[in-house]
Amino acid sequence: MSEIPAVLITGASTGIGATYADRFARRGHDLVLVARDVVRMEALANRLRQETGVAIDILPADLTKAEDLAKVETRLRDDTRIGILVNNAGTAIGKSFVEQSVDDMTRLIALNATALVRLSSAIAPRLANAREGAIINIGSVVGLAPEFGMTVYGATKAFVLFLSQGLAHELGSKGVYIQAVLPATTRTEIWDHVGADVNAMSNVMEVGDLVDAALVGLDRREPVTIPPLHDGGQWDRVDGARKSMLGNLVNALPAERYRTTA
Ligand SMILES: NC(=O)C1=CN([C@@H]2O[C@H](COP(=O)(O)OP(=O)(O)OC[C@H]3O[C@@H](n4cnc5c(N)ncnc54)[C@H](OP(=O)(O)O)[C@@H]3O)[C@@H](O)[C@H]2O)C=CC1
Ligand SMILES: N[C@@H](C=O)C(=O)O
Repeated sequence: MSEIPAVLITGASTGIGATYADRFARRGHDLVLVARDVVRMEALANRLRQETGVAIDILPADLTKAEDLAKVETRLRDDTRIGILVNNAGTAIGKSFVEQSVDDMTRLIALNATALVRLSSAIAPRLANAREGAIINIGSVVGLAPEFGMTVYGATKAFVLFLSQGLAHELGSKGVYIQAVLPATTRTEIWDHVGADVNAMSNVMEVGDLVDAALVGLDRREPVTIPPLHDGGQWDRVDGARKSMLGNLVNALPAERYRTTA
């Protein structure tokens, strides 16, 4: 791996992914951009090549399609210049659970969850072998909040958090850093896809502020970065409470409250 590793970013044609591309290029990283819209990625790549001089490859892929996913997996396995994977591509679907089509739910899970597992699996052995590198997974605060009413989307984001924490547990000791980033409402096109007007919402974060904050978390090697959460101690307390339960989770006998008295 080169001293400044190349970064492969999924969902790099717009929004959070395109902003990561901008910021990593300005830090001197070569890039591999992955998404479906080649025209947009070309425009971004041309601008960033001119402004920063880094090398940028475009790898068009629909990450819900097995053959496209396989191309990206192969690139992650074989291209030893790539030392950072940003698993950002994702979408959301509108309406309530009973109104959503199961086919839409299945595509959502394929993009927001399955693709992350496959791409992480493609690069992790190589990074662990080299004892360096990083995987950045973009989750969402919705993954902490069933009450927000985006059930399947939120479930995929809870999956992203668990996957990240599990990978950090398994790979941290092998020199691979894993970061879960949990944005809240951020001004991007994702809101068009759920049929909502982001301009009518309050407390919307600008995408540049979100990614710059996430990069502060990256530089600090935080396992979980939640840019919109002002009291970081709240997350520490929630995660601490979870960890304090670990030693009590496995027992031979059911808890007293479940024992029948009949
Ligand atoms: N914006 C927000 O409020 C929040 C966003 N997030 C998360 O941030 C991540 C980025 O979202 P955001 O930038 O807002 O969304 P955008 O809709 O602006 O961008 C999504 C990106 O993913 C790509 N993408 C979508 N579908 C596919 C596909 N099938 N295969 C490959 N690439 C695909 C799109 O490119 P193309 O269409 O060219 O394929 C695009 O580059 C997502 O994981 C999202 O869940 C989390 C919390 C809040
Ligand atoms: N992307 C948003 C939902 O559509 C979110 O995670 O807040």
